[in-house]
Amino acid sequence: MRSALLKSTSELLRRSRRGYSSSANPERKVAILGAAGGIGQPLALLMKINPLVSSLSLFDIAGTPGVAADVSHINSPALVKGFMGDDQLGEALEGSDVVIIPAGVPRKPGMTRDDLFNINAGIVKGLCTAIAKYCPNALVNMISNPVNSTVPIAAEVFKKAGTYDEKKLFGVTTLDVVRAKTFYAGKAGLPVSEVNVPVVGGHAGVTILPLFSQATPASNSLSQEDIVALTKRTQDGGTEVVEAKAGKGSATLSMAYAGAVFADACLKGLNGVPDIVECSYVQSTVTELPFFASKVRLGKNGVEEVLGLGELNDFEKQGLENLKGELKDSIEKGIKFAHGN
Ligand SMILES: NC(=O)C1=CN([C@@H]2O[C@H](COP(=O)(O)OP(=O)(O)OC[C@H]3O[C@@H](n4cnc5c(N)ncnc54)[C@H](O)[C@@H]3O)[C@@H](O)[C@H]2O)C=CC1
Ligand SMILES: O=C([O-])CC(=O)C(=O)O
Repeated sequence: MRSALLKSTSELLRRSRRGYSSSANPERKVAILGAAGGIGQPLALLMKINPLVSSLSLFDIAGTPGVAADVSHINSPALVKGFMGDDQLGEALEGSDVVIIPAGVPRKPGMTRDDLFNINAGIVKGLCTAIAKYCPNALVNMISNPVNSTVPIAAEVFKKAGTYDEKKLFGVTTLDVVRAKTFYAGKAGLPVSEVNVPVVGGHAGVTILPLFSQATPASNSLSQEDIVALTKRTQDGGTEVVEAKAGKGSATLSMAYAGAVFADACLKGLNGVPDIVECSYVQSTVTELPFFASKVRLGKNGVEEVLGLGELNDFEKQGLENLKGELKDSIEKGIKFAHGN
């Protein structure tokens, strides 16, 4: 009796999870480019167990057959296929609804994300050229760093191909939100599952601006000193992991989690689930900068609405002014690269 009750309760809970309950969810293909890497592998696992995914396409320049065979044995509906090398990229992409890009090199201690530009800019440009050809209507979730520049590169590639739709291009900044939530919940003594913190700006150092004045639930136990420390830790979260890994790369597991959260939100938006809001780095008029991360409402066509910044306190207003110069330079660097190469 007890076990029957537990079984039906967990089934009810499972079915009531927002956005997963309908049996009428459409078929959705998700492609991961860079799927055999440190982020790609755990992200492939998480997308395989996402009930909204019916087809999972794993692409890399090496190692995908093994990852695809491994992930394909998991007990969930998504059909998994592995693709390797440039001549299989088209097939990997065709029919994709969401393309997630964690392809490229990660940082080592002492490097900035911008130090990855020279290698990753070319990788992203090549992959986006193929996306424009094979799945121009897909939502693109850009993880490859430096995100502040790789998203403008992608936009320019799509513009040149005549396929650019600003509603469909996203820089994945979810890991900044994930970190801000964890650090805030820990310091304020709140359950992290109930916490939310918007993070705006970009995805590198001072361009990452957590808005703790808008954190929910509000906490009155934190001093200004605490907020300054939480802000700095969120901005340096990537470096904290790079240093702890001591030469073996950057965040992979927490990034895979964050990437899966964001892709899930994109899929729910595509499927018409209302009020799906996540922070993301998108084409924007929220500030004078052409790309900016802020809360975004996701819908059937991708971005439904880029939400404003809300009210900032003086510390956050100063943070916003401080980030604009670096973010502007990173955007311009990406655009210049796309035009010149
Ligand atoms: N947006 C964010 O918050 C974060 C971004 N990142 C970035 O994600 C990227 C990947 O990081 P990791 O997975 O740790 O690196 P990794 O080196 O472990 O994996 C990268 C994978 O990309 C593949 N790759 C290289 N060129 C490719 C191409 N042309 N097409 C397809 N695949 C290709 C490699 O073969 C490798 O399997 C880095 O640029 C890193 O900085 C990392 C953490 C957080
Ligand atoms: O710090 C890095 O190089 C990787 C990254 O973007 C992050 O962990 O936020």
